[in-house]
Amino acid sequence: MNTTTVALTDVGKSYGRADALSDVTLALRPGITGLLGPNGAGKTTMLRILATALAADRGTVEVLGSDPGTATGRTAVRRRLGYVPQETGFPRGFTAFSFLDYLAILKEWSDAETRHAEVRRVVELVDLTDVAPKRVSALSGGQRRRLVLAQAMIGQPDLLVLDEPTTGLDPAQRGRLRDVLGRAGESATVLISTHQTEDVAALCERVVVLDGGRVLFDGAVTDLVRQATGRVWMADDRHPAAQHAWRTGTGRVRNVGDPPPDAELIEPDLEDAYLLLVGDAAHDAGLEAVS
Ligand SMILES: Nc1ncnc2c1ncn2[C@@H]1O[C@H](COP(=O)(O)OP(=O)(O)OP(=O)(O)O)[C@@H](O)[C@H]1O
Repeated sequence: MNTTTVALTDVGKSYGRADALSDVTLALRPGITGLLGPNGAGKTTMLRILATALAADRGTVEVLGSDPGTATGRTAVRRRLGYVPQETGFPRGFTAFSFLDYLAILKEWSDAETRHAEVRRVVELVDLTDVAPKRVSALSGGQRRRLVLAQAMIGQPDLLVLDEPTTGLDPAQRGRLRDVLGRAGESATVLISTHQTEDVAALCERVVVLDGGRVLFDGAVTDLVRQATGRVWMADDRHPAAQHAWRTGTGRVRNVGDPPPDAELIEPDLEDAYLLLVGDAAHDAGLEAVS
């Protein structure tokens, strides 16, 4: 289980003069890795490179033993890949079932009987059996999102690249999805980009934080959370030294930052740790800019 399945070395990608990714070095293994980062951090760019939808400008990329920089490498990767892009369109007129069946044909499932059985399996996996005969245009936003996830699960791929897969899902469906992904992560390499720190805390052993196209953190979720120990406290009001503060449902204020000596410290969670990591990095960058 400890074999590296995906390796990025000094990977860079620019759009015009702007660097979306700079010197990204990362190795993934089977299991679930969460990818966090602010808007514009480079998460989608990185996922698109891994999913062979975009070529890196610099560095080396190895995915499941193949080089996506070559045509044969891309084909080899695509045969073993499930990908949920950030945004998707749907061809007109398809039902949920026929859309998945069409995708399965593109994924080289030529025998109709086994293909239909596989489509029924992934439909059930994402709890869409009841609406499978409906047109995609008649599905809700969350149901469409699950349909996109279903197509990624066809054939139980060795690599799942998921760009914000839980966006728009209700809590029960998110819970179900966590179960599905948890099972997939027992054998496959799963990389999930999300803004939901609670999904990462619930699902992932490992987390990568990108910011400004660079890796800010790569390690165990518990290690990132530990970095925030002693930096989260409750008070009746927001404290001037807090980087972030918000009034919670209890009426008291959760402060995240550098606490005063008499602060009522509480256990941090992943969201606190993430906010501090990104906030501290922005602060350090500001100091560098003025020095
Ligand atoms: N096709 C493009 N053309 C020009 N610039 C782009 C393009 N795609 C992304 N960028 C820029 O590259 C940077 C990284 O974008 P990317 O979409 O990878 O970030 P992200 O972390 O996925 O953001 P978000 O959380 O908002 O989805 C941003 O500055 C973005 O404006």
